[in-house]
Amino acid sequence: MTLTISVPATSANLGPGFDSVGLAVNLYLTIDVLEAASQWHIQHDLGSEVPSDERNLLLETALQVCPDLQPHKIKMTSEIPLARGLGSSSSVIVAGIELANQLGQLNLSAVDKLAIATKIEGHPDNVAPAIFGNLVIANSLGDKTNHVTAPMPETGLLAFIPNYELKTSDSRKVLPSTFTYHEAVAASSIANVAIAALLTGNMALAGQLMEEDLFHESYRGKLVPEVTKIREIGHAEGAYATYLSGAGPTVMIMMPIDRLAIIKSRLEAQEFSGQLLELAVDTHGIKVIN
Ligand SMILES: Nc1ncnc2c1ncn2[C@@H]1O[C@H](COP(=O)(O)OP(=O)(O)O)[C@@H](O)[C@H]1O
Ligand SMILES: N[C@@H](CCOP(=O)(O)O)C(=O)O
Repeated sequence: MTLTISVPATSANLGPGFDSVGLAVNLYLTIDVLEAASQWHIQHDLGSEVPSDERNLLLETALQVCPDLQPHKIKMTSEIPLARGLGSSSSVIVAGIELANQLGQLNLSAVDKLAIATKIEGHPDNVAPAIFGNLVIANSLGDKTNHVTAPMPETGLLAFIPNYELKTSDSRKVLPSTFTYHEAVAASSIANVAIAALLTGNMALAGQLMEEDLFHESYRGKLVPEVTKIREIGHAEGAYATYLSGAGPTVMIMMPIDRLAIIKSRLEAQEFSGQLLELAVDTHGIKVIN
């Protein structure tokens, strides 16, 4: 039997869409399911901190969904950097649900997978685009998860991926636990217009509002000092928006395609420690090849 599961990386929040908006991008986690075995074993080169047995998040998830799965040998390869704000944990959770779905013949629908993945991850903004591809707006309250998928308007995408990790759990600790009614109304009004602009292809307005987020970026800015200079370059060179991808530390820049080269060369001239990657929107989401 050969079974391959591929899941894209995701860039969540897009500014004010905190915990509810995400975009699938073309970096992939790939799981090759090899022969059945007496014990689970994952062959990977993600470092010694990533377990190769049932403690790996892939298998933790799969066995949570379907505890009686026959163990297999698995090869895991990933282009998604860990703990960088590109949804590596969501991609592996979605892959684990699909692994259980395929090996356990569960016949889960995409909506079932979204509900399970959201429950495990705690918020739907990364898992939804990892499943569906494209831009996804989703919410989850109690047991009910809603989502809307949409094509992303044409945009260049440049990711600055710092050399340091920032765990999502740590980056959430700096967020406030309460907002006043007035603050909540202001923050959600910005998000509402940002999403309306994205859905109507108005990237100039969407970009402006993405940078006016009140939910998380100002609290997290100190964790990712590069964001200020990158945004300044974006403004000078005609970018639509610079935002913290997910919980950071990746900084995503969206720009008209013809501004990409100049923005890239100006960022390359900075003495930042990290990687600059040109990305594209993934329009497929999870893929299974049998
Ligand atoms: N392929 C993988 N296999 C096992 N665990 C993974 C994998 N990818 C990510 N993880 C787990 O998820 C953690 C990163 O999740 P998180 O802090 O949410 O960052 P992000 O999702 O932004 O990359 C890693 O430290 C690791 O524990
Ligand atoms: N809405 C979440 C998104 C976390 O995304 P990740 O890619 O950093 O895991 C948050 O901002 O905490």
